[in-house]
Amino acid sequence: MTVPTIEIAHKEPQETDRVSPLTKIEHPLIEQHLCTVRDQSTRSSEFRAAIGRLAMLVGVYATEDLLTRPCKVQTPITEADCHELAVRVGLVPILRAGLGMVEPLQQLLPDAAVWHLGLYRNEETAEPVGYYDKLPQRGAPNVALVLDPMLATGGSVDLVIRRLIRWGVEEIRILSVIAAQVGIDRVLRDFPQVKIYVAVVDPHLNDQSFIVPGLGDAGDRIFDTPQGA
Ligand SMILES: O=P(O)(O)OC[C@H]1O[C@H](OP(=O)(O)OP(=O)(O)O)[C@H](O)[C@@H]1O
Ligand SMILES: O=c1cc[nH]c(=O)[nH]1
Ligand SMILES: [Mg+2]
Repeated sequence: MTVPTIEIAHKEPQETDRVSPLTKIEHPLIEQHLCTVRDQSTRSSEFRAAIGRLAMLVGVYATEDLLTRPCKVQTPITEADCHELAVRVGLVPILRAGLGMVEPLQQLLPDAAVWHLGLYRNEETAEPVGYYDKLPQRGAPNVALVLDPMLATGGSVDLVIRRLIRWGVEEIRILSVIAAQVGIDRVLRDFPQVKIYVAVVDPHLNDQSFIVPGLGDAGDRIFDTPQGA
């Protein structure tokens, strides 16, 4: 009997990829972990772990078409034809909540440098305020994976994209857990070349610019600080 083979193909970059800059990942594990992070009774340690699992699932899809090149690897038996990454990937967590996505992405990309950018939203205006930026003059990665579980108005990500373009990053990918449609529209209107990968798109924002239904304040729930800390 011949056993059927299901091939999970490595996806080469396609011109048509540009047509759809938003990837919303459909996966039963994503659905399961979203229940955990949305639930207000989930305690901080479980919340953090679930954000990590969601980040890893989003990360797998956000890296599926990274450029590779052929290489030879000597196994204990013989030489094997392999492929290695042909691009330098940098992780760019937006402080604080983005820190909750770093470790799972490092599991996938152990050689990626981590470049921190610190922003918080002004509580009255919801405008982002920068407070940490130590990017050097040179040495921008080819591909930056911007990590932030929440994309609400899109203001924070907008600011980060501008900074990364100024730094010289060639390709920018945004990885989020929950994104509001209005924020996605804003980012893709301002930067149509950017790709966004999310676990779920929520319909709207409330009058404090929080995502509805969302999960509350991701940073506070990851770090177990009082809401609004
Ligand atoms: O799309 P936006 O409207 O800009 O909102 C999203 C931003 O808001 C949150 O950060 P917050 O200001 O709560 O800071 P924190 O991560 O330190 O909690 C979130 O982690 C994003 O960075
Ligand atoms: O809903 C939201 C919006 C911004 N930041 C969060 O952490 N949650
Ligand atoms: Mg916060």
